Amino acid sequence: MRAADRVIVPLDVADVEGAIALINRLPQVTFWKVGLELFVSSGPAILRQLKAQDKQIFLDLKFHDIPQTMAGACRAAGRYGVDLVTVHASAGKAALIAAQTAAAAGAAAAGQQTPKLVAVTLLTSIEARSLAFELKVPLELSDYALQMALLAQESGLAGAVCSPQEAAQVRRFCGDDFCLVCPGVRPAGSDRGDQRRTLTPGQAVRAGADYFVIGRPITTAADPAAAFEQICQDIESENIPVRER
Ligand SMILES: O=c1ccn([C@@H]2O[C@H](COP(=O)(O)O)[C@@H](O)[C@H]2O)c(=O)[nH]1
Repeated sequence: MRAADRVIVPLDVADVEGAIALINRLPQVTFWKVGLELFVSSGPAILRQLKAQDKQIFLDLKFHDIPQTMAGACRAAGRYGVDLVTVHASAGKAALIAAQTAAAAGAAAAGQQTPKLVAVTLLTSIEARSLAFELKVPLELSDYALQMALLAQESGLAGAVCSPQEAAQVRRFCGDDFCLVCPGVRPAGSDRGDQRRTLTPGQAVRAGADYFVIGRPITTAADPAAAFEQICQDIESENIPVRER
């Protein structure tokens, strides 16, 4: 897979017009992420636009609910023909299994390919102190993220969303067939914003990430196309092939 096909750029904008402007500005991006802000403001219209342009779509709505509700949401997501869908691993095994089954059923009913469900292990904006003292989780952060990834795998999901800082450990335990999607990737010297557990693109490749979700370092750059190209070169220069999943 080319590096350019592994960099997922979020459409973190307020409306469809803003999204289309960004897509047109970066024609070299093949994989776009539609998240909460855009989907809640504008609904699924942008998914049709992206499909019409043959783009890959990551629908990142991070479902977290009881099994019946997760199933309903994932059945509906499956009908859109998107490529990746997020759920929270902490919804638990029954909810993850229901989500996976329903996504496949929704996709099949609509004649679409089944999306890969990937489970968020622990948001990349959370640091060890918050996990311990706010969320009261009595595990080391890396162990908690690993346990959530293993839960996703046991539940039959295709992969996990994790910080690149935990990617190597998750890869070691979950194996090569498990898809790792890593936000919290920051080129050297770029502002980390609200991200807390970050690595550079080169470090993330070496840690075993399959996909890199990189937003603001590209979208707010003076020259977004050049920023995207530089990130692709950083990934490519590691010379670590990734298999198609
Ligand atoms: O743990 C997570 C899960 C999802 N995200 C999403 O990724 C992008 C990151 O954007 P940046 O501008 O590169 O920080 C954003 O859309 C998040 O919703 C995440 O950051 N961490």
